[in-house]
Amino acid sequence: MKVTVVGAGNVGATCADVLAYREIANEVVLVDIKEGFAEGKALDIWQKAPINLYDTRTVGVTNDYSKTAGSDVVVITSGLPRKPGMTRDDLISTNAGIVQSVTENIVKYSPDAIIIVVSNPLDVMTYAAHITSKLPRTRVMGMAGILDTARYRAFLAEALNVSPKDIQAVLMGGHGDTMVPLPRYTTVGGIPVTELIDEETLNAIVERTKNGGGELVKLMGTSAWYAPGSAAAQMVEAIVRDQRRVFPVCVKLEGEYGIDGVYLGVPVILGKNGIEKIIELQLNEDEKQLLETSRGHVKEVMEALDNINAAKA
Ligand SMILES: NC(=O)c1ccc[n+]([C@@H]2O[C@H](COP(=O)([O-])OP(=O)(O)OC[C@H]3O[C@@H](n4cnc5c(N)ncnc54)[C@H](O)[C@@H]3O)[C@@H](O)[C@H]2O)c1
Ligand SMILES: O=C(O)C[C@H](O)C(=O)O
Repeated sequence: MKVTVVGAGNVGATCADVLAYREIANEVVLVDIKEGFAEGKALDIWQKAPINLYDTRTVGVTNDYSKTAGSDVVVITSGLPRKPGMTRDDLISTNAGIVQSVTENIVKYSPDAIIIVVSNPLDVMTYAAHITSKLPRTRVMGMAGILDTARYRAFLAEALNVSPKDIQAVLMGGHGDTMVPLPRYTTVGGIPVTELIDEETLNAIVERTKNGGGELVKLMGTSAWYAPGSAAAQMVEAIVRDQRRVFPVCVKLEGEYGIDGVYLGVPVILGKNGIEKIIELQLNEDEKQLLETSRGHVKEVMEALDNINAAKA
């Protein structure tokens, strides 16, 4: 299996590293626009192979998409990260240009690839990659839900003093302040979380999760990469190993949850064909309302992208 990761910065290099040391692919191609940057990161990861004992070949290139030809999966992480004081949506005009040009190059050399978008604003960059690629919606998706759910699970594990391995959760909606954590579907070793934690603490954890990306931007001056890079690699693994894992993934909705034409995180089954199935949960009225707010926000940012593209045309 061959996997390309575009953008050899913090998230891209972390993703490539996880793909290599966990031997998720035979070959990982790292692409960046900065001369020598991807080559250096790929070489460093390859030189770690004798220490960490893996044989995945890592190759770096500067903008040479011919080396990505025949990739089974492509992860797009190229683009600016936000700085303190910015929202993810502030990145739209720069990152849309980058994601759209990268996608054109990707489909030219790997027309059968499955594309996983990571660049922000996530839901709208997934839209940008999808319309540029002209691939079926099952093959162009965004990574955010695994990350947001992981933050929620990590905070819960800390509060309950249990292993994060035993916390199962699902979260829906856009990747932003309007994301929709679903405590009703959260369990700890099979026990509903609501039986183990008081409402006030749970609500505080939900709020912290919503602001999880911003918390790290404030601490580090740029956005997170270890958890995001690993989350993208986990999606690649589910696809290349046809694991049929159940994850929250951003995809274009076409009638599911009563929503049409908007890109939102929903639980899906992820396997060799990409999104094998979208799972439709029976949401209660409060959850439906939260999802509707999230839909409205993502739709507005999608329209902003349409306006940017129309102005360029
Ligand atoms: N979806 C998520 O949950 C999530 C999580 C973390 C970060 N992100 C987003 O991922 C993106 C990358 O974050 P980062 O921390 O890795 O940033 P970074 O600045 O460390 O890396 C980005 C890389 O993209 C490269 N790049 C820019 N234009 C390019 C092009 N046209 N072709 C190839 N490479 C190009 C840059 O040279 C840089 O090396 C940001 O948009 C960030 O907001 C999303
Ligand atoms: O917060 C960001 O800007 C990056 C990413 O979306 C995250 O949630 O870590």
